[in-house]
Amino acid sequence: MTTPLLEVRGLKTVFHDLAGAWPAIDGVDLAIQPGEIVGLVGESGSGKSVTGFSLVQLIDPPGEVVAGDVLFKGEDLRQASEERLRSLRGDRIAMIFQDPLMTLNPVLSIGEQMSEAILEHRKCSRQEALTEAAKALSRVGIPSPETRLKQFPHEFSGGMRQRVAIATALLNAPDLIIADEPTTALDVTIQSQILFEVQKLSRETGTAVLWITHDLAVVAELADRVAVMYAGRIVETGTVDDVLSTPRHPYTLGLLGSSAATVAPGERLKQINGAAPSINARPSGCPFRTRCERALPVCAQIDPSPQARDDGHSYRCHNPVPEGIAP
Ligand SMILES: Nc1ncnc2c1ncn2[C@@H]1O[C@H](COP(=O)(O)OP(=O)(O)OP(=O)(O)O)[C@@H](O)[C@H]1O
Repeated sequence: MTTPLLEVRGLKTVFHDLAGAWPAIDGVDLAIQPGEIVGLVGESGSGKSVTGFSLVQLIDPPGEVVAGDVLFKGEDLRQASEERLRSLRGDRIAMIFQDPLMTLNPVLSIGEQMSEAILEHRKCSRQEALTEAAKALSRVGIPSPETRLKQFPHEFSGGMRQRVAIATALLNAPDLIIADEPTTALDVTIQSQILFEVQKLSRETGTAVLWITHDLAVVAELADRVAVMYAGRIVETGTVDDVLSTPRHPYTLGLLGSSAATVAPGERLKQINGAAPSINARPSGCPFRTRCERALPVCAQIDPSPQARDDGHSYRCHNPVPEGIAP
């Protein structure tokens, strides 16, 4: 196996309030290989966004990253200066958010902001930067890119705006893109097109992707590997094929059973019992046990450690789903 592009060990981020410091994520381990697309999936509140922001050290008070290592090409980002982090973000590491206006400046034309993003990190003329920007727009399927460069974000539809944000993120051929639910607000056809383009660009440029989503259908369509998150930790990880065809954690099985994309037509969707615990009310032992149909007495006592198979499929569960149970 090659050296991971990103290696995360024991990452812990808390939010402080008057009553204490509550871990939103607690001991996240994750590795992403160069060029790999990893889907980070889980219900709302499981800690996906906090993970994404913690990786690039963008957690603001009352939040705080309190433990763990984030090694990007061997460099520990937790120790990096603000200046170094700023230069990495937007160059080697790009972020795409659900709301493209978090990436795009509403008062600058698309051409101005895309060329600016290039010129900040590369020595070339403004005209060369604009030509590069037009190429990037056509790569994400935006017609008449030269005309589009003169327009402002509000002149684009939601789907087109997200494509512009993605094209901007890809401008400097980053090593890693962290995408936080960027297609959730889009209709399914546009979402599918964008997933296809991201996958194509990743294959062409060798860019690795961490794609945050609550939607297993997106993971199935896009990712090579999946990390399933529950209550602030990764509870199961492996290749998309392994995890979706042979889920071992009852939470993953529950997610599969509640997803229209993975349940056979005509079969009923089954919601997971109860709701995810808030960060200040997580149960002892395995945090999923209060919702788990397979829970044993030991689950209340001991938090299960990850069990890893040789093929990299790993899960944290005292009573895993037997292999061969169809989702
Ligand atoms: N600024 C904050 N202050 C206090 N708690 C926070 C803050 N931001 C996030 N949290 C808590 O951290 C936990 C994880 O939140 P996070 O946004 O990472 O979840 P998520 O899995 O991305 O969910 P969603 O899909 O809804 O975005 C949640 O319980 C949330 O309430």
